[in-house]
Amino acid sequence: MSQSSSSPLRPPPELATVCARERRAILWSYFWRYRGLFAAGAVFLLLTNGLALAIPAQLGHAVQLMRDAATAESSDLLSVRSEVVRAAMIIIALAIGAGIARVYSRTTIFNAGRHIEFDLRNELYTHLTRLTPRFFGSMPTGDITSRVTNDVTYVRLLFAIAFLHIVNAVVAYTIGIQRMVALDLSLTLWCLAPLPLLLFGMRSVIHALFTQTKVVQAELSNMSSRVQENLSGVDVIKAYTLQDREIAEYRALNANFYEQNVGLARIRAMLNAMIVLIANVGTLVVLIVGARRVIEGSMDLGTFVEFNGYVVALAFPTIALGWVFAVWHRGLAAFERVCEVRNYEPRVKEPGEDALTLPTAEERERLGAIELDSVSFAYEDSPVLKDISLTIPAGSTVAIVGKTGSGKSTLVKLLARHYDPTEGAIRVEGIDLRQLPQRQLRSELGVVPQEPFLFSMTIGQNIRFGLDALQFDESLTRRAPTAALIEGLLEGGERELTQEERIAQAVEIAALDADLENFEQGLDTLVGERGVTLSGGQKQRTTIARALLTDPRILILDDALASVDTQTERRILDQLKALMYGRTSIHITHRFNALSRVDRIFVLDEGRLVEEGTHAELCQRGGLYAEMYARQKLREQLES
Ligand SMILES: Nc1ncnc2c1ncn2[C@@H]1O[C@H](COP(=O)(O)OP(=O)(O)OP(=O)(O)O)[C@@H](O)[C@H]1O
Repeated sequence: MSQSSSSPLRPPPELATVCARERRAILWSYFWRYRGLFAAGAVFLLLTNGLALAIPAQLGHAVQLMRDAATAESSDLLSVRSEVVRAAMIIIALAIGAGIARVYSRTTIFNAGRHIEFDLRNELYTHLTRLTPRFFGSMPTGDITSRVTNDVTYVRLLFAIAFLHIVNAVVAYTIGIQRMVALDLSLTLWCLAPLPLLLFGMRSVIHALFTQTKVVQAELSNMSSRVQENLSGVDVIKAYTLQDREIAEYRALNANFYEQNVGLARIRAMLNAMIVLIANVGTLVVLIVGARRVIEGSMDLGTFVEFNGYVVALAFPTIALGWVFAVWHRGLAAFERVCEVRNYEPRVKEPGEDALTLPTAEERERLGAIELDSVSFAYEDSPVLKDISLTIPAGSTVAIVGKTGSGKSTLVKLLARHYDPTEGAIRVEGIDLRQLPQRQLRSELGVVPQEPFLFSMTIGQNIRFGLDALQFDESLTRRAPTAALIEGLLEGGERELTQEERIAQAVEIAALDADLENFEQGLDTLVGERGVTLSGGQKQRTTIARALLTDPRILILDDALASVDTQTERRILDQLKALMYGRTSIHITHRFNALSRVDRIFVLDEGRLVEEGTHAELCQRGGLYAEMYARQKLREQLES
């Protein structure tokens, strides 16, 4: 838990390779998807500015009328008054029209942004579900969460705010400058003269803004990761009374985040000041140059007011551009981070045209034949499994044993195709796993992992999980079984079981029935986050029941009975033997007591298959297995 402000988990190398051109193409593809909404928004913006920028002309006209009336020796005051009132009415009508068009322009464009956010979030989440442990092992969960939540929101703002204000500025400037030029070309040039200088000066500030925005977003991810990790491991922190250190480290992270944010605020303030300067420099020029011309008599007061009206009207779009710069750069930095996840290609690929299908139970009497053909595997550089060849006949029960770290769980991960072998091939029913659609393979596998994972739902919902998948996913070829798993286990013989009976049956086989009787709510008992309210053994047995419910053709128990007492273990294994008749079971275990019941035992040592045979054969051979078995027996004798 103690870590520097940057996480020790480094993204895998392929994460950082989404080039700017590719990112622009992806951005464009989202924009293009909602081009209709953006186009409608642009039309409304045109209408807004067309109406709003017609106001200065009316104002100028009214002022000139009043000025003429005031200076003329005799004038028809009534007609001047009605002309001015008419101009005022037109101004009100224009302002109302511009207001309505402005509301529609915003709702249309923001709607497009929301659509993009919705799509991006869904696509990202779907993509995340395709990724393998290699990805999740290399990126902190808090960082992933931050990308899917905060960063996607920033991308929405990039589309909505940037499009709105950039298009608005372009339209406003086009109409405004055209009218200003028509009124007075030289005054327009005076107003625009300082702009190139200021824009040039802004370049370095904009670059600093982009860099600093990325730093702040990375720091935010760091903090999210730390909070997420520390809350998950709060018991460990308390057990070692390290709360104060963790609080101090979090404060340091927070202080750094604060500093970086202050830095960002400084850059933004500088940029905003420059933008406001640009926006107001025009007014200043009009006041100095224009006022002199009015006094000299070379410009009407009405023209002066109208010209000034355009300059003032252009101030807001200019100031808004300052905001756009911030949103734009924050959005681009966020999109870069989103793309790193979105474009991460899982190493385990779906088969293409050459995809095959597993034979059905009707086609084969016994199911679950597995063959490892010279399989080697490395997570990074150092090999974990080395040239393993073994055959597990369909319908057999085997065990994989070996010292800790010898590669047993890794073998399971390869069987479930979380990773592909670096060399060699794994075949199920004679089919290379790389040719099987992952969904099909996984729907046929029941894996009970070493560390049981329960969702914060009821026990019943946790158990039903596998069944839900079979019923929910139409693309899975195998349907949820309805026949009894063990003959005669429940009353009703050959009849089809209801879902409740199937769950009750799985609960009984997993020896969870007695525990449920003690829970007031039975299957409806909530288990808290990750199942905190259950004991280790209860959690393990819940995950066993979950795996059994899908009637898998291959059941893998990865040290899944480690927290269960030997008596219960024996009961579960006996029932499993009956249940898995005709199908394959693989037990990974550190306990040798129950191994006399399995058909074959494979012994791993430092990633190599060093022995295989039955319990009796291996004991007789006097190798590693016999040595481990003898040591365990001795330990048990000493403890009893
Ligand atoms: N995700 C991973 N990334 C890198 N190395 C890993 C990863 N998972 C496991 N390893 C390494 O692979 C080796 C084999 O681990 P594995 O979990 O397969 O052993 P095991 O035999 O199941 O051990 P145990 O009996 O203690 O569960 C270990 O050295 C471990 O550190």
